[in-house]
Amino acid sequence: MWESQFRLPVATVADEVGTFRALGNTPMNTADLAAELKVDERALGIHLGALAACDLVEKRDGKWAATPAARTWLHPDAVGYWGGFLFRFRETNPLHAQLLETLKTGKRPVGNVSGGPEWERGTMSQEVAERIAIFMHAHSMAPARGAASQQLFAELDSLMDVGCGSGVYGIEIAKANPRIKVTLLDLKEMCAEAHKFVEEAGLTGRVSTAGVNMFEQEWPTGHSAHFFANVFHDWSEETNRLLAKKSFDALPSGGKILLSEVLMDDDGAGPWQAAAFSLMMLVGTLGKQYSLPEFRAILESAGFTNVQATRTGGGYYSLVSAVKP
Ligand SMILES: C[S@@+](CC[C@H](N)C(=O)[O-])C[C@H]1O[C@@H](n2cnc3c(N)ncnc32)[C@H](O)[C@@H]1O
Repeated sequence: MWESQFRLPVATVADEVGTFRALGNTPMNTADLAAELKVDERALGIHLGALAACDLVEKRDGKWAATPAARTWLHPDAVGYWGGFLFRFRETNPLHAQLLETLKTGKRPVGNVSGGPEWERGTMSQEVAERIAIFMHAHSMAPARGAASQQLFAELDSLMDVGCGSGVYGIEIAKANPRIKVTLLDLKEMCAEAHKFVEEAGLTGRVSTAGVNMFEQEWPTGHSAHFFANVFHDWSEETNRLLAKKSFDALPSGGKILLSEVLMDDDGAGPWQAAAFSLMMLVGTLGKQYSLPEFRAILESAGFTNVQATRTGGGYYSLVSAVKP
């Protein structure tokens, strides 16, 4: 429901920058299309993934092409061109300007009222932490329950939930697996919020918090697995390689890294639930939704092996797992 907000503006932006004309004339890879349209390649890849999910473009052999519907109704030279109608929504839908800016600059909009998430500064006020915790708790309850029911958690004795937010994942995993001990790691202000949720769940005996800046401080050790939900999607590939390395160094041999994320298809051409989420990440964070091959490259660069993904239920999430040899 919330992702539907992106459906029209991703198309009006493509109409404005000329995506349908270019891809109606010649199939092209992302880099060539970015050069032709004079837009940012990474952002264009994210926009194209959403357009593909809307059946306006398709990807074959690494090249994007306009679908028959887009060639008939969205190519500016077509008799049935709809640009005259769509034009109006460039002005009436505020996400049009934001998505256009992401495409041109590759960065989130400067005038974006929310700016970047406060956590990028490594500190936040208690009020902001409370707001983010409530926001994330609502968002993550269903996928947390989906993840918690996965068999692999029954075999773990300890887990660290890194970038835990309200702690919803760690708490649901602890509830579903009575043997497991969980450490919730986040910035200290967020840990104070997570602690309230732990108390409410009656789990203070098995779930503890660790106020740690995951980029700047040493990580607690002694856990058999590290779990990250909706954390890698906040950051660039480069930053994620650093995070994966930090995790690798703090895990014992045989330890697991687990990522709960909504995955893009391997070719980046949808599905809608991941592609629209990726537009939200593009507008609001430094990240995007990744595919399994992209996660494999990130995790293997840190030394992890046996990278796999399983759909978990509770929404559109998958659990990506890998092992430290
Ligand atoms: C998108 S939220 C995910 C929360 C939770 N895992 C979930 O899925 O509901 C990202 C979390 O990463 C945390 N975070 C960001 N930067 C951090 C840092 N430098 N150290 C520790 N945690 C950080 C944020 O405070 C926030 O709680």
